[in-house]
Amino acid sequence: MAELFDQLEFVEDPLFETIINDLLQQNYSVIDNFFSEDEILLLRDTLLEKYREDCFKKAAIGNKFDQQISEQVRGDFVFWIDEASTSEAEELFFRKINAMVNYLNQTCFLGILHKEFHYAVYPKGTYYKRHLDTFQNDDRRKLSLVCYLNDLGWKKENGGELVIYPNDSSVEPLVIHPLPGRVVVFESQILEHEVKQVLDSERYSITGWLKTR
Ligand SMILES: O=C(O)CCC(=O)C(=O)O
Ligand SMILES: [Fe+2]
Repeated sequence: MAELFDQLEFVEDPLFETIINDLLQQNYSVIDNFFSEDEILLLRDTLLEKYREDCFKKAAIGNKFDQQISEQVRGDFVFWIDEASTSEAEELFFRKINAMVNYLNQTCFLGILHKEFHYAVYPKGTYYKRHLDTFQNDDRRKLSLVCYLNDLGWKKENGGELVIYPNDSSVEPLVIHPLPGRVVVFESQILEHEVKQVLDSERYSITGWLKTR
């Protein structure tokens, strides 16, 4: 008789398994080359097109009922992506993200039902102070995901590092450079983090949340 897993036609995915193990052990996972150079180029071009068309808005603090813009906390500009009307680049982005979400739901019973993603541009000099992604009186966010779209020549001296603060204060904060193709996934309700000031050139990314209801 076939094993249960054979009957379910479950195919183990090494990359997604690594992400799951990382999340279980340390509440975050950093994946390099989650997207290829070509994919990043396409996504960055799409971001820049929207940015030049003036589609981006100054990022706010709080949810839709509490739109309070605060320069002191964050200086990025965002543009929310509508999955129903995606470009070629966004389609390939969501294909990969959805494959990961389906895998997480199948193997970890995370119950991710919704997601929301936006492009973000951090102009030179901007930052996002230390925060928790669930501060917006909204506990539906389960996992935060950031994908960096900077160009290949991004230098570490440009700043804009994502710093993740482990709950255990005896563990050093984790400093992550926003290198193109790199994806960071972390527990929205557990890990505080910040974006250090961008010192030179603009910093490009897609940030999103996987939500339970
Ligand atoms: O861009 C990043 O590295 C993180 C952004 C972030 O923390 C947020 O948008 O909530
Ligand atoms: Fe955040």
